[in-house]
Amino acid sequence: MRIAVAADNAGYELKSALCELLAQDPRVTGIRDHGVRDAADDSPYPPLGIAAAEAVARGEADRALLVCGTGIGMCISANKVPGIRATVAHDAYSAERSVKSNDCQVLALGARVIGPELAKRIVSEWLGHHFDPASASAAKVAHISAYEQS
Ligand SMILES: O=C[C@H](O)[C@H](O)COP(=O)(O)O
Repeated sequence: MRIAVAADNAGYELKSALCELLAQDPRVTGIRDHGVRDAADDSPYPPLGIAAAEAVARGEADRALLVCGTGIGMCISANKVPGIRATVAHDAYSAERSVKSNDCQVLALGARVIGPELAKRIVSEWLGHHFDPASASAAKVAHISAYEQS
């Protein structure tokens, strides 16, 4: 699985910790870091999150993992990219259902909300969840796509 990552300066430290986790996970075949690359870089979060989400939309990454202070700004930004379904989730059940119910390709985390160890646990589990296009959830997700395309 190819993972695009991005964080603003509020999320830089957690992004770095999560990249270490991703780099050690055999399920992850590639990590594409859209920045920031330095905690002193105060670039605003929207272009960073949008760039990562666009990589997913173009098929260059399978999922994106975004980090800012709350996860909310990154989530809103990613959801503006056509075809992208992004969520904030700070608990394992929501992260799981975001994939299985909603076919979300993007998980946003808030570094000011969640601790690094719990974040790592959630991300590790998140990598193991997959959407079933034959499930009853697929028709519900199709409504979202149809609205987006209308
Ligand atoms: O959602 C936005 C993020 O939490 C960001 O890291 C901080 O944004 P702010 O500086 O506008 O509070």
